[in-house]
Amino acid sequence: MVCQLKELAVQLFDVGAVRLGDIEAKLGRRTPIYFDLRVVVSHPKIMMAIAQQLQILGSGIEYDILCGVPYAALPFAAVMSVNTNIPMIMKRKETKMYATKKILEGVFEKNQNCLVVEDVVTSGGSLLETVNTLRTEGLAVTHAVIVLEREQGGATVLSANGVQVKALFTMTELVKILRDAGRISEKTVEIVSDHIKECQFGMKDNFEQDTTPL
Ligand SMILES: O=C(O)c1cc(=O)[nH]c(=O)n1[C@@H]1O[C@H](COP(=O)(O)O)[C@@H](O)[C@H]1O
Repeated sequence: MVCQLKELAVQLFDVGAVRLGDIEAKLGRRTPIYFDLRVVVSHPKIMMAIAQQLQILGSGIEYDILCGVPYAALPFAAVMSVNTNIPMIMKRKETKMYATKKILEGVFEKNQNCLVVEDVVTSGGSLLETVNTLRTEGLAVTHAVIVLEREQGGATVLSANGVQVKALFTMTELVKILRDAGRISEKTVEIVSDHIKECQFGMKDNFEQDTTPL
């Protein structure tokens, strides 16, 4: 049976996927809450639940192939691929410098629709980098399914670049679920809410953005 979203959020907290404090995030950014989905590889049932929920998010989207953003989302894309029998490709962090010299691993054809899978969107930079690579290699990308949308501007940046983001949770939803489940305090909810308002990102924060007119 598919694990419900609220239950999933609490399970993620209980296995240590939500870190609270003054935490350093990508590019030296500070955050009072950090969602670390890398721990999920150690919890197969939670891995399956996330993959199934992402499949539900993707059910209204037409796609031929899946691609996870390295590294945290690769296992999610792999489980989705196995569950749905839809093939997957993998983007390397860097182009392989010997033998195949590829940036994308796996078999694909030009103009196939690729659904991108990501763990967290903050500024949107990581996801956009992967989308730009996929498009350069000839794939069509219009949608991404993600676990957490931190509501810090990334989804708007991606939308401006032709990618609609569908998330299992927004940060606001996530902290409310955790507060209602007695895992975090109202004070923490307020701190996170203030942080989101104060720490917003836009196009100029994403150096790799695709400026090609759509
Ligand atoms: O650094 C982050 O902003 C971040 C916050 C968080 O709660 N969890 C998290 O995993 N991250 C990392 O930041 C990436 C997303 O940040 P953007 O590239 O700015 O959208 C994710 O792929 C993670 O590597």
